[in-house]
Amino acid sequence: MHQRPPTAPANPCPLPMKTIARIAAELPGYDPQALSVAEADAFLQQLVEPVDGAESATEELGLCAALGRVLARDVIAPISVPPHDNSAMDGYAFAGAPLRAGQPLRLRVAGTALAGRVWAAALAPGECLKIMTGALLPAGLDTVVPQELASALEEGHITIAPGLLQPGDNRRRAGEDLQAGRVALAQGALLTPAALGLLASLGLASVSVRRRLRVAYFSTGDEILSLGQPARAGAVYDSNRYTLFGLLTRLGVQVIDMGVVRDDPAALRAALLCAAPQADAIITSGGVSVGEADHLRAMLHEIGDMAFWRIAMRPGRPMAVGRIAAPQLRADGAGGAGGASSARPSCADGRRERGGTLLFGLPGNPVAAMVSFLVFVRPALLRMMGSTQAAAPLLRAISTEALRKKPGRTEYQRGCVSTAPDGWPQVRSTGDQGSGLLSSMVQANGLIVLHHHRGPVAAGEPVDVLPFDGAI
Ligand SMILES: Nc1nc2c(c(=O)[nH]1)N[C@H]1C(S)=C(S)[C@@H](COP(=O)(O)OP(=O)(O)OC[C@H]3O[C@@H](n4cnc5c(N)ncnc54)[C@H](O)[C@@H]3O)O[C@H]1N2
Ligand code: MOO
Repeated sequence: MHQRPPTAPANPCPLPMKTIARIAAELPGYDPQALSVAEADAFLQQLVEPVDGAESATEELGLCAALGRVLARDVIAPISVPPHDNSAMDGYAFAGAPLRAGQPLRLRVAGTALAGRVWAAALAPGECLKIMTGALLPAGLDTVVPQELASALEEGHITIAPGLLQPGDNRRRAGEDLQAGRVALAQGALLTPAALGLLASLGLASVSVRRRLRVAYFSTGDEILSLGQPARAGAVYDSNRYTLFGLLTRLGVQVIDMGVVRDDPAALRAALLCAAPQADAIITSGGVSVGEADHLRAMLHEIGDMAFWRIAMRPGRPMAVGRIAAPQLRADGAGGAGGASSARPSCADGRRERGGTLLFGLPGNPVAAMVSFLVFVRPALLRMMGSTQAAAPLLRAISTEALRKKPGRTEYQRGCVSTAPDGWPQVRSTGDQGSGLLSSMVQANGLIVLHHHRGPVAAGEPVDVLPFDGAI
């Protein structure tokens, strides 16, 4: 077993998390109706914690199945990689000290060391060994001359001109990549293709990962049609469930598609109370602005601990966050609003101690829903997954055109990044930025991030871009 248990064992009964009111009270100047992106982010840092404790059962998976998962424990290297000094080149291995004399070096070729074989015989002074890339360097040989730098003018001998090499050149040292007994990969690492390769290089066939996060999602609105339903006047097909499916699947979470819920308080309540016990997080879309049919707010206040935000951003201004406390998750088993319970906490389901299942109520406009997901929900879910991966850095690109922008809100404009003739990144807007235009999201390969205090952008000025990379 080469995985170290967590240094500080996970608390099986985590402390109750902070309520919305408590987080709000601790954030200076918090105003849910006028929140900057940075303030919303700070709030979510307080609200969202890694899914931990008894329910965060880890599982042992074969390497391929572990792609995209989060490592549950530090992996201690059982062997060094590479396991032995070896040659970085096809060439001739020799003891490099005579190179220091600065004279041509004439060496007799004593034999051939092939990769995967061990050359056991000792070499005499003035001898070298023909060697293949990756072949073990016998003791005493510390330098390799690539075969194209060695002159083979006489049968069975090579000559190396002075000044071409230093002693130690083209030697790969044992353990230069990973050292036996040291942490090779820390818990919280996202298992990328490179991480799978690294684990495989240690000879590890399986790895302990955190269980997949479960995320339930549904769309709301009487005008929303599911695929297969006939088109009708005033109605639109549900696209948000499909973008969410894609975004969540790319993130490696287990998705629970709960369909479309009509604008009816009882139906919304039933859907939320059905989703809460089976999911770590619920994502809804629609019904978070001020429309007459926006029952989600009232409903959420009734069964959860919720905040309704107007964020100084575009798109994605309205958003709801909080926790739903389903009856099954309450310590007293009674319905009603969530909150502190005097009953003794149980470890059976950490969600009770965490105060319920997280809820993200995204705006209904299709682009707004995607942007809110990328800016707030994706980082929150990564945090819940226990990922320690830092947020992807923004890319700096030159705007090929002037962009309108009002200071006092963050704008995320859909953009196409390309390589300018001078080789540096440039970006152009996809044009009309209406928050219902999914076609522009398809054309884009990133979001141009126009920060809170920034004013209009002139053509030729640098802007930040959030590349879609593998997220979209
Ligand atoms: N008087 C105001 N009106 C609006 C405001 C405001 O501040 N004051 N905010 C606007 C902004 S910004 C947004 S964003 C939207 C968000 O509204 P809702 O979250 O309540 O979303 P809905 O009204 O339900 O839908 C908005 C729009 O999106 C379409 N939609 C909804 N769900 C889907 C789906 N699953 N698939 C495809 N399209 C969907 C829906 O038909 C509407 O056209 O509010 C503005 N209004
Ligand atoms: O802010 Mo809304 O998000 O314009 O679509």
